[in-house]
Amino acid sequence: MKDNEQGFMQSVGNCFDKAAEFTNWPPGILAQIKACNAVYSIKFPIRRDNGQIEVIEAYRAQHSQHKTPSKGGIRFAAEVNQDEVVALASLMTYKCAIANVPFGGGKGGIKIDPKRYSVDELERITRRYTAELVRKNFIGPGIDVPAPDYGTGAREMAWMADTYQGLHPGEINALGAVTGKPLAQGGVRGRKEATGLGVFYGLQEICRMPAVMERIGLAPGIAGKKVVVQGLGNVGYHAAKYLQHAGAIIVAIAEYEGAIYNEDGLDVDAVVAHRNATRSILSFPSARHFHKSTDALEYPCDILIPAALEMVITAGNAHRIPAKIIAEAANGPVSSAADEILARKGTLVVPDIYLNAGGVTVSYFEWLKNLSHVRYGRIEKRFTEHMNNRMLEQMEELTGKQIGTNARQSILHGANEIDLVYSGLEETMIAGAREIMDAWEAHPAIPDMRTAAFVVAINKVATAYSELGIFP
Ligand SMILES: NC(=O)C1=CN([C@@H]2O[C@H](COP(=O)(O)OP(=O)(O)OC[C@H]3O[C@@H](n4cnc5c(N)ncnc54)[C@H](OP(=O)(O)O)[C@@H]3O)[C@@H](O)[C@H]2O)C=CC1
Ligand SMILES: O=C(O)CCC(=O)C(=O)O
Repeated sequence: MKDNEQGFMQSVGNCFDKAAEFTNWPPGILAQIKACNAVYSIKFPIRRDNGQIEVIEAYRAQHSQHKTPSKGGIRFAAEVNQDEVVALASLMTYKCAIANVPFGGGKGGIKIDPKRYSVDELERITRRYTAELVRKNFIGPGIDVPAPDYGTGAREMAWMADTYQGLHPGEINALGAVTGKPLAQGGVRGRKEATGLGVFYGLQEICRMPAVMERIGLAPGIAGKKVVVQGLGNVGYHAAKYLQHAGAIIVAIAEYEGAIYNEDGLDVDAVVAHRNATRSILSFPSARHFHKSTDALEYPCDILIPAALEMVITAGNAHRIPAKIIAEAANGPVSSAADEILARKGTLVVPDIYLNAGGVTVSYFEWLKNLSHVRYGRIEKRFTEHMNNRMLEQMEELTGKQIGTNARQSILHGANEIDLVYSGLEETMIAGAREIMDAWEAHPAIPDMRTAAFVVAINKVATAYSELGIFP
């Protein structure tokens, strides 16, 4: 936390309470939605490469189980603590509801700076953590399904899935216990870029809405928009790359070590290659360099994308942020106090519980693939192509004209896995934006898009709880 505000968990709670006032659910149902159902707090030893024993602190929170499994990523970061994991798990509940994926909300975290550990040590930590989750029934394809988050990726998910499988010999759906796995370990095409691509689809849809764009004083469309990105990890990199491809100008990129700025645009892939080669973005050619990374949040731009950690925009700096749109690629980057300042300024904050739902959406597709044991498109691809071919032949015969090679190829094409994953992701992001904007329009007193998104989520989760009743 960067000022005297309340912490992250309280900030999420404030957002919930603000939205709850725009719903008609009884206080008991609202209290059940807001509460975190279960948290497993673990300490376990690992042996470091030098032979010393270190005790590791870790968590897994299951915020809701109105739909099972609970779902959410595993974070490796030095700042991990129980409140953070619980707050992140609660965001997963609302996110899954908005994205219409049939999961409760979960999140896990291991309190380590992964850069301080060797690959072997990280593997031992990840496998032991997974075994601890198994021991307490906190993981399983129908119980709780982890995925990548900050500081983790496909490699860690492969270790988790392998550990789970090893401890459940013969469990046919074991691969569905973890998503975000490498392709060869039961992953799905498109999961790696899913969150960043979802951020792009979401922004594209919002920028297509004439009334919204007029209200914030921007021309419709992505092309030509000036964008600042904080955090060039998995989510930030992919969001920046797709936006750049659609014609946006990435004017600044901020990382731990500082920020770089070029009004004419930075080539995202070139910046990543430079950082990989030099371990810093700071000496990137033809850019101005700034050592204070957080200043980048205040650079002039149309769209600011915080894609690192929570609570970076607070009451302390919100009034200095010039962006017209703040696109929450990270979880919780804008505090509830900052929300109020930004709403008064007319800044559109596109909330995390909608905008970064691409990851869990494609995780859902991966989970379905693991349960169905078949790659998307495998069954129908050739059949579609043969049908399309027969139709083309008929058209050519009837018209006496030949269709050109490129048009023929694209009409013939039967969908493969990546086509279907991208299509499902785009549909989810478009539908989510429209549902939230409709809720906002229906209640003009709703102050901001986050509150509208929470209203949508609360209504869905409350409907599930009230229909389920209470056991016993
Ligand atoms: N991965 C996913 O599918 C999803 C992730 N998210 C959220 O997106 C955010 C980013 O996650 P993800 O991209 O996966 O994580 P990564 O670990 O891949 O990337 C995070 C990046 O942010 C950088 N960073 C950290 N702190 C700062 C800072 N103070 N200023 C600038 N840059 C910083 C890191 O730098 P360095 O390289 O030096 O460590 C790293 O490059 C998190 O909030 C996460 O919860 C949300 C939905 C799904
Ligand atoms: O893919 C998932 O299941 C969860 C991703 C995640 O942790 C998040 O959306 O914050």
